[in-house]
Amino acid sequence: MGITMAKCASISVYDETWGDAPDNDNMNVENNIPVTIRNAKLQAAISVEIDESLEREKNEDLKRLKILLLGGSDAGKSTILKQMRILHMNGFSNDEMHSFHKHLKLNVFQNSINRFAGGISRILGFDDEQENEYLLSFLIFKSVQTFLGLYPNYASLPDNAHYFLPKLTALLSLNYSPSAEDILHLRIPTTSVNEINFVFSKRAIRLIDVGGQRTYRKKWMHYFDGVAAVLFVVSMAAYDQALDDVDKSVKPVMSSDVLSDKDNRLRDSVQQFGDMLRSKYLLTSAFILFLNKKDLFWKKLARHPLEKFISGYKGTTNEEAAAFLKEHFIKRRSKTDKDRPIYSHYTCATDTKNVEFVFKAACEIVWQKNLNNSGIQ
Ligand SMILES: Nc1nc2c(ncn2[C@@H]2O[C@H](COP(=O)(O)OP(=O)(O)OP(=O)(O)O)[C@@H](O)[C@H]2O)c(=O)[nH]1
Ligand SMILES: [Mg+2]
Repeated sequence: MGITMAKCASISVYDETWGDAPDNDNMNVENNIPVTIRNAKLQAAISVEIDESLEREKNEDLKRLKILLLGGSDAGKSTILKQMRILHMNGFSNDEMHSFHKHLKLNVFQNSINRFAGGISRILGFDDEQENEYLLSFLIFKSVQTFLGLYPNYASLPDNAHYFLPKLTALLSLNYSPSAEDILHLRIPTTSVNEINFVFSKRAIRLIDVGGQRTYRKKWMHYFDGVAAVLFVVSMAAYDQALDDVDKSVKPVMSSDVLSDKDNRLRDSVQQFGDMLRSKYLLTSAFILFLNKKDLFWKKLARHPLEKFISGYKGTTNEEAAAFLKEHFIKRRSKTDKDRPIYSHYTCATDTKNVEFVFKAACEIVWQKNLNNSGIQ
C-alpha cells in the first residue's frame, strides 16, 4: 500500500513539473541555471527522497512482525501471551490483577473442587445429595492431598489442579493476592481475540492470540493476512484427554494411525496443524511448533503409557515419547510441501525462563526468513 502510494506520488510530481514549464524553458534562465537543469536536479532530489522513503518502509516492514498463536483449546496460547506481558510489557495493571483474582476463585471452585468432588464421589459411590453434603464439608480440604496422591492423573481434573489444589487453604484466605505464577496457571478460555504490541530486540511485534475451541476456529482466518509466523501450540499432555467441546457434526479426517479415540485432543491438534499448513493464506508464513506442557507430559508418561493411546509407539524414554509425538505433527506436511521447514520446541508455557528462550529462538527464525525473502543476507 505504502509503496504504491509512493510510486504514484513520484509520477504526479514529475508530470506537474513538466506541465508547468514554459515551452521555451531551455531559454529561461534564473540565477544563471537553465530551467531544464533545475528540473533535472529537482527530479533527482525527489527520486532520492522516494528511494529513501521506500527503504525506510522496507525496514519498517521488516521490523513489524505479525505473529499468530494458533492451536487447540487449553494448549497454552494465552499463557504464552501472558508471559510476553510479564517479560516485555511490565506485567499487568491493577484492574487486570483484580479481574485475575476473581477468575482465580472461580477456577479453584468451579474447575477444581467441583470436578474433584465429582471424582471422589464417583470413586466412593456417592449419590448427588451425599456429594453436595460432601462438598460443603471441611473434609474436602484434607482430602485434596490424599486424592492427588492416589489419583495424580485423574482424567477430568484440569491441568492447573495440580498447581492450585495443594495451595487451596492459602488461596481461600481473604487477603490472598495472586502471584505472577498463579496468573500463569489460571485457566480463562479465550472467547474472542487477545492482541498485544510490544518491542523485542528493537523490533515491533504484534502478537495475536485466538480462541482454540472449535466454535472459535472459524474466526482464525480473519487474522491470516501478512502473518510472518504461526506459533502453533500443542499440549503434549493431551494425549490421554478427550475434547471438552466435541462437535459431533465435525468428522475426523485424519489417517487412522494416531490415537484410538476420535475425540482425543492430541489427534484434534494434529488435524488442525495439517489444515493450517495447507492454508493458502499461510503458505509464506514461518511455522513454529511449540510442543507444550512438557512438564505434565513427563509426569503422566509413567502412569499412562503412550502406546495405550497412540499405536505404533515402541520407545521407552521420555525423549523418545516426545520425539514420537513431534513426528506426528511434522508428517502432516503434504507431498508438495515436504521440504517446508517446520521448527519445533518442547516448551513449558508456565516457565518464564523457558518461554523467554524459545520465543527468542522463534523470532530469530522469523527475522532470518524475512531477510532471506527480502533478498538481504
Ligand atoms: N503445567 C503446565 N500448565 C500449562 C502449561 N501451559 C499452559 N498451562 C496451563 O494450561 C491451561 C490452559 O492454558 P491457556 O493458555 O489458557 O490455553 P489456550 O491455548 O489459550 O486455550 P483457549 O483459550 O481455550 O484456546 C492454563 O491453566 C495454563 O496455566 C505448561 O506448559 N505446563
Ligand atoms: Mg486462550
